[in-house]
Amino acid sequence: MANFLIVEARFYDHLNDLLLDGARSAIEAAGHTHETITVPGALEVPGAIALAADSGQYSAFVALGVVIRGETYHFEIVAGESARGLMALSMDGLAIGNGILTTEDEAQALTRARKTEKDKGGEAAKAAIAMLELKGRFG
Ligand SMILES: Nc1c(NC[C@H](O)[C@H](O)[C@H](O)CO)[nH]c(=O)[nH]c1=O
Ligand SMILES: CC(=O)[C@@H](O)COP(=O)(O)O
Repeated sequence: MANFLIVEARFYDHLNDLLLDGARSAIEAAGHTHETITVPGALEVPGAIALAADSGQYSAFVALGVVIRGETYHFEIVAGESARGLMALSMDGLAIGNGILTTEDEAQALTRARKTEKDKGGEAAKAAIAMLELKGRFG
């Protein structure tokens, strides 16, 4: 059994609740435990994971959040840089699943956040589980 840290960027409460439900269900179904911390937005998620990883308390990480396009270029920054930060941490050996939604509108986000539909929270948790298993194999 491993302890997972879920790091959620709580920008849209109702969407985050759906993502959390999916991620927690997937982690528990695999027989693992989890804790959750909350940061303001997706740009803070990679840094929070880096800080938590240094504590040695967690075997794997799940990043959750929702980035919905607005009027400016900021969407590209938030979506792209949060993903880039998570990829860098993954390439550095952390077992991470990325469940930060990047959508054009709320309807797209709802479909992807719901466990009964595209379940991107559960998908991210399953990716973290898979990467943890790889760490065990190659670590
Ligand atoms: N617009 C969204 C943001 N923006 C906030 C940034 O993520 C960050 O918290 C801020 O720039 C301070 O550093 N975050 C989301 O998660 N989702 C959005 O739609
Ligand atoms: C993804 C974003 O940063 C977005 O929510 C911000 O909206 P805007 O580009 O209209 O400031």
